[in-house]
Amino acid sequence: MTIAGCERDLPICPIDEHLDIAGFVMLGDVEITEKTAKALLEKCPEHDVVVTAETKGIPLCYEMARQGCRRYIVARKSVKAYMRNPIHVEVKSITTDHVQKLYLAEDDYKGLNGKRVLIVDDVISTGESLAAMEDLVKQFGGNIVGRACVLAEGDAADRKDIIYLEPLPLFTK
Ligand SMILES: O=P(O)(O)OC[C@H]1O[C@H](OP(=O)(O)OP(=O)(O)O)[C@H](O)[C@@H]1O
Ligand SMILES: Nc1ncnc2[nH]cnc12
Repeated sequence: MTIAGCERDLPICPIDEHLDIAGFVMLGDVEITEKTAKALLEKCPEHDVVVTAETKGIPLCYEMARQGCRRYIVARKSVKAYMRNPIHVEVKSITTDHVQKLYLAEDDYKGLNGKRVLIVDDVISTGESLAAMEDLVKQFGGNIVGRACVLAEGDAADRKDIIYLEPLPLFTK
């Protein structure tokens, strides 16, 4: 599958036969990150800051901020010593079998109040990670103006409030 004018094929592979879902990883691919960030920005509303969750959303989020609003925030999955006054929400993503936590530190969230926030991720599947990020952003007064990803699968691909480039193909056995 090619996407957003990238020369190379996106590697799509089965990640869970029972759930019938496919996986792709853009982490480590500069061309896909640059081109998908550009194509996605063209579909997104005006915003002040882009927010994502660690890990695989980070390059996309950074690249969208680099090409656009210049500001991005990453919700972390663990607390580091330098993170002051961290706040967390819980999330269970489709790719993991345990509950994860997403943290924002004071240096991140104090700038969110009143800002137009675009939430981005590489893939949205169940929407649990997205909902957790929304929760964090809203707690600190951010105004969510868009929800964007490169690939959406399942219910996420049917949601009218999610902006995406392609539906993620289901893995067929
Ligand atoms: O809509 P959902 O069911 O929540 O799935 C989407 C999330 O799952 C993946 O991350 P993952 O939790 O695998 O973590 P990683 O990026 O750290 O690998 C993906 O990057 C999204 O963040
Ligand atoms: N199908 C998928 N759902 C959620 N996150 C993913 N990351 C890679 N593939 C994914």
